[in-house]
Amino acid sequence: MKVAIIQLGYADGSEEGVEARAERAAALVRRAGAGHDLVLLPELWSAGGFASREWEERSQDLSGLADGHLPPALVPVAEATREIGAVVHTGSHVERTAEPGEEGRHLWNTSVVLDPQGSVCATYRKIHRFGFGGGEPKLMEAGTDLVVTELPAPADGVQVALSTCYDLRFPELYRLQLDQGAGLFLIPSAWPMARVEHWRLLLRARAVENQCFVVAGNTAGTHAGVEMGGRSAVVDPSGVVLAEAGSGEETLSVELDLDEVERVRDGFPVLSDRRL
Ligand SMILES: NC(=O)CCC(=O)C(=O)O
Repeated sequence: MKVAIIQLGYADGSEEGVEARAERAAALVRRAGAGHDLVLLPELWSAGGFASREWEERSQDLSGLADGHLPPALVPVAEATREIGAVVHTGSHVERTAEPGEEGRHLWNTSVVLDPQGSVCATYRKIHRFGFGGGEPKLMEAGTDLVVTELPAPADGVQVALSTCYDLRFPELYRLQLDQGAGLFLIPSAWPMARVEHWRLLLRARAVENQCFVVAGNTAGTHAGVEMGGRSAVVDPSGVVLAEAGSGEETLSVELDLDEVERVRDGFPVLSDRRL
């Protein structure tokens, strides 16, 4: 499976609205995603990773997805997806719902994956909210559902598990995904430079402990005064970093040998020694 990660950058003070940013993301999907089976965009690029004051205004109504009604952040990306014929994880967006969730809020951090026809084939609401009482926990609901699924061709052949950024710090989530058959963790993020070494360490840890591929796309730039860390990466099931980005806007292209998951698990069967 050939995978592209688009480490999209955006800056504070830019006048770029949701639609203009979506056009720019779509152009990158066309340019960097062509010839790939799976393309990954980062967390919350349409709303701004740490720009929580703008989340409400930049939120997207995803209620029509199943009927093919895409919100403004997704329309240009879906067109690009159809043109390149890949599966595109569009990253995550601030989803706005008419009905509040359990905590009375109407916003969620929701990932949307498109099939090569530009239709939605998977969604995931971020389970662990980042902000320690501010930011996400203050403004958003927490997702509750694990998502492990085989994506459509040409990104098929492995069970793919969805998670988002801060989720990476919670190994029990990945164990549950492993137990549902995951062989590849797909992780859009907006992870700051200040903790980028945690990011690099945890990506490899999640790969090694679960003997899974990790495909993780971060953002670049500075959002609401927070410098983003970049360092998007692809890690194989032995923990070898197959590709890693720098800190600026950049794209990665990596060919994955999916049989490596079984080879590593058969050759070093540590998972069968778990004691539950
Ligand atoms: N967007 C996020 O979830 C940020 C997570 C983060 O900064 C951290 O875990 O550190």
